[in-house]
Amino acid sequence: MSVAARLQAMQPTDIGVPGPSSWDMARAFRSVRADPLTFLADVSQRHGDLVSFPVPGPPALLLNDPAAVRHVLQTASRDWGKQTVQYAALARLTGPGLLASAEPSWIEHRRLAAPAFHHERLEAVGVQVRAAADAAITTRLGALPSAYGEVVDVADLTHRIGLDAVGRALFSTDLSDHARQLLDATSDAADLVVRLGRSVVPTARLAPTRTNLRLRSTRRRLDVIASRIIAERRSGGRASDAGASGDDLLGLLLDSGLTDTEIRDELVTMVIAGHETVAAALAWTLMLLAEHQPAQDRVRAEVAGHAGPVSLLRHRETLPWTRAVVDEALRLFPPAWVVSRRSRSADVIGGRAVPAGTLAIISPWILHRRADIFPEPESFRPERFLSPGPPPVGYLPFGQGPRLCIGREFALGQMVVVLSRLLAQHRLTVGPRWSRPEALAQVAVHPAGGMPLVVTRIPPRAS
Ligand code: HEM
Repeated sequence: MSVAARLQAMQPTDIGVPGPSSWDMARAFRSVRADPLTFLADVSQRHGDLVSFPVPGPPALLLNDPAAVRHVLQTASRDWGKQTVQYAALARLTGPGLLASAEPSWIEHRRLAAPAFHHERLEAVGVQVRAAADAAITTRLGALPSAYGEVVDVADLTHRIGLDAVGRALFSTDLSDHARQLLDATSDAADLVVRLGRSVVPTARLAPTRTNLRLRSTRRRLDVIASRIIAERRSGGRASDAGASGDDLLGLLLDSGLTDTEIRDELVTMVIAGHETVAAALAWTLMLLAEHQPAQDRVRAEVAGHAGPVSLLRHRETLPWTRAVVDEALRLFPPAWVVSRRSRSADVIGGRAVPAGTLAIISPWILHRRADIFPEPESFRPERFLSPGPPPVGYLPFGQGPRLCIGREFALGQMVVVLSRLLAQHRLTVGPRWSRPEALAQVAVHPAGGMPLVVTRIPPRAS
């Protein structure tokens, strides 16, 4: 590339879209890194549906308009790929697993994994999810005295449930031996992915920087656990007692002809994508229910009137309020707070012509707070989701289009099942000097420092 071409590439491309100036960005540098959610909310409020960031090279646009978002994620999805810093950073840990893959081969892996998330399979794994919820509830809350409430970090509880449910349902494996290591490694992984994604100075992969060294060691820890899980299944041992395991995700991957490295990539992807998100979403849901006692009582009453075990899939008809609570919690606290795409060719979005290489940043966190779609957007109002029919346009906690979350039904079912098991026997309240934990935007949006809620056991009714 000539010097002139290089200099040209360093200049921001002006396409006449409003946005913060380079000076604004320099001033906001610290807050962008420390609290990107507030920064994104702020620029959206100031600049509207299409916001341009002053970066070198092709434009970087924040899309706040649901029609433009649908265009990128759905209608024109073939022209918008995952070649972005966000997914490149994730791929340093997961390899080109389903979530991070920017390659056309993604579709083959999706087809391979899909049967593990089909309806029949999800009906069958309901029993494992209930077992995961009950095991964690008994271990963490079993010793609570019935009359007095005790402060419990429910985020720790939901992390254990999320991890255990993934292990049992997708790998027919009891992950409890690996739980501490996995929880530590995935939490380190999340931290590192965020560091890489937000790093201003790109470093060579092999440079012995602190982040690179930690990354390699975290990757090795995840590799060791993944290899053990694969080896145990190959040797025929350690399948859980919860039914046939051949058609679970691990069975499908092992029978697929994928290499061990590819299987490892998918396994690590599912552990990270599958438990972090559900755990965070559940922690926020429990917080909202602790703050809104009538909504919590209504869940409890609905669950008490439910006959038989709660289904992962067919709960919308039998537990409509509980499901609406989950939908509304995912609106207010969408764990996947940002997704990104890069255009493969020139296109038009929001009425603006954009060149190849344009970066599209889409934030469910921001979209879900549009007052024209969700009146009083900061209020917790599950009623919004009670009416039948598709969710409102602009609601995309699980993404949209062909790269829609493969674990969507599994995650929603899991959340409803956990609420039904936990709230049947426990009341959650907030402490006397309650203030909400800060929302920390990592790979998922987590409550900073955990979610301390007061948990009180409800004494069984005398019959
Ligand atoms: C509340 C829980 C969850 C949320 C909010 C969530 C959110 C998302 C979102 C927004 C995407 C799309 C990313 C993009 O378009 O760039 C996605 C993709 C994905 N999710 Fe989830 N997810 C959740 C649970 C799960 C679970 C339980 C699993 C698996 C066990 C999972 C596995 C995946 C995978 C593999 C992809 C990539 C799919 C593809 O590109 O084909 N997720 N998720």
